[in-house]
Amino acid sequence: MNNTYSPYFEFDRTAWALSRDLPSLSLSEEEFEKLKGLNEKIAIEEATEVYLPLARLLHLYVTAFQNLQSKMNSFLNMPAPKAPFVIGIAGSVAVGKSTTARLLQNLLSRWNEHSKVDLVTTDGFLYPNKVLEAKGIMNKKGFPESYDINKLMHFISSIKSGEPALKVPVYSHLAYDILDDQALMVDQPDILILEGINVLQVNTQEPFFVSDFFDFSIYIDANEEDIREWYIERFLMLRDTAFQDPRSYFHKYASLTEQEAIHTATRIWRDINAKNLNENIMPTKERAKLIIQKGANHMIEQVLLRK
Ligand SMILES: Nc1ncnc2c1ncn2[C@@H]1O[C@H](COP(=O)(O)OP(=O)(O)OP(=O)(O)O)[C@@H](O)[C@H]1O
Ligand SMILES: CC(C)(CO)[C@@H](O)C(=O)NCCC(=O)O
Repeated sequence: MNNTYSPYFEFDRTAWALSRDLPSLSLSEEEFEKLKGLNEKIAIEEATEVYLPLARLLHLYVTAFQNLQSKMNSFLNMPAPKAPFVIGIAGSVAVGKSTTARLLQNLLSRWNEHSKVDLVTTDGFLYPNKVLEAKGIMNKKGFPESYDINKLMHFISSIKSGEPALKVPVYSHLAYDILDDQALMVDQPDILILEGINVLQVNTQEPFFVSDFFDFSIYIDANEEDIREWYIERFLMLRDTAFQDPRSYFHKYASLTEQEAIHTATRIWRDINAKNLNENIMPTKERAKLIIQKGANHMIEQVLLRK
């Protein structure tokens, strides 16, 4: 089953679904209906066969971490700041990071040992549009240079040091910009999920990277043609919903015909998001502890876990 030289254990969908001897967590029809609120397209088989086993596996890691942390604190005779277990989720634009992150947040919060699960996206660490404009990189949103990486490093290292009440800037997809008057409060969660295209990126000029602060990391992978389709589908859906709002940065796209909208989305995909995927995101895949391989329709076909 496994390639001799691969650093990963490989599970196909069936083998992954059958993983046993893990603390149980089940999903009733009613709970599943609630989960659907996070994404109405998620299939129940997907939730029970893939995400539940993943949540159980993460539960093992988190409880082992908590155990070790309390033993280490007494061994080192150190006061114990409450540092969360940090999970990074990486992958292309439109591959399904937000959906996976919200599902895991919901599932992981059901255990008493780690009921406080916070979710932060690196979108909040993009430079505001006025800075991107001044730097002449408005068409590079999502590329490494479009993020305030120092701010992100400061946040992740502060949370790992157990600092309470940290404020995270908020990005609005509607305004297509950072919202000056809003912040998300992150206050000593048991688990922090940090989701974003750039979370596994490294900068060889710097001694530390964001992922130095991760206890677990996930890369969501799919064929580029499939992701492009999902991006175009989402663009068409937004044309009929969010873009209709006159406050939307992309309101100008609301009146496009279907053909024009497909053309525009394909162009943005090709010129920005596909480039970023190939140059900056895909090369980080093998840094992840776990790789989720999706097929068409978002069905997860394979899971790879580092040995
Ligand atoms: N598990 C899933 N089942 C069905 N559809 C999904 C699933 N996950 C994501 N999608 C769909 O794929 C599209 C992209 O998903 P999502 O917004 O979660 O991606 P993302 O990786 O967070 O993107 P971005 O980086 O652009 O914010 C959406 O249209 C979403 O409804
Ligand atoms: C905010 C990011 C960079 C990442 O989520 C992305 O959603 C984005 O806006 N990319 C820029 C090109 C586009 O509008 O798709």
